[in-house]
Amino acid sequence: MAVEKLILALDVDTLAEAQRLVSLTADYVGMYKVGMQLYYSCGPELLSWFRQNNLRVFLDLKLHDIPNTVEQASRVLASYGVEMFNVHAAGGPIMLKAALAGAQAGAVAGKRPLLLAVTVLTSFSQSEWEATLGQKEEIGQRVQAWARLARQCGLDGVVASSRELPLIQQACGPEFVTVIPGIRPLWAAAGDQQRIMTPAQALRAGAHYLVVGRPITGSADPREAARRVAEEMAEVLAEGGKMRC
Ligand SMILES: O=c1ccn([C@@H]2O[C@H](COP(=O)(O)O)[C@@H](O)[C@H]2O)c(=O)[nH]1
Repeated sequence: MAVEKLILALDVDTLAEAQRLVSLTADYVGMYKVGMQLYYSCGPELLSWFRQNNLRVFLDLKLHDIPNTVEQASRVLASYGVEMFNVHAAGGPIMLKAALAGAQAGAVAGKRPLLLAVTVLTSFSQSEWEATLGQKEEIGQRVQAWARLARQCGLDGVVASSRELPLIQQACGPEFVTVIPGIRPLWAAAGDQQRIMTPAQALRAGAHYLVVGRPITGSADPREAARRVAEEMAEVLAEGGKMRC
């Protein structure tokens, strides 16, 4: 049974490989994430395949540029009929509001995609954040400030690590959408991800959506890996009596 909150990151080079992963995992996955690797390899035409097959798409291109450029790009991305896309919170309030205006202008049949702000990438640890970028504040404080800013600018939610969920909820309330990468089941390697949690931990912390990539796509048996992640999530969701499939 597909778990609506599970987003599979299709970080592959070809539409054929993406299609193979979709066919293996569709019984368990609620949405598919198209990121830079697949989008830059295949171009926007690939999105029509997802549309034709009624597959929900999170378009993860993390726009970050001057406001006018982001507004026009957001209009184009929204016109593809994806369920959600994102911009970097670091672009600041004028850019965030421009992205929202673009998303509204590109809305299909009056429905615009959810617009998310990327906060601090989950590949940063606190020590790397300080040492390599010269940052002085706690990552959690920065994520909370960017989440608050995103909400004030009218965005729908943020991309952040599960560790910041309490701070985001405190600042923005429980309805503000949280899309959480850096998810690692106990049986999967962390790789370059630093701020991680298991699927069960992240759901218990209140995440709306979990993004999982390599633990499934890099597995020798992606279908079984997706099944295991979905099962772990379904158990937690059933505990809360809020499983939506
Ligand atoms: O802070 C962020 C923002 C985006 N991502 C994206 O999520 C997936 C995670 O894939 P894994 O293979 O499960 O690590 C990937 O596409 C990233 O671009 C993120 O990891 N962290």
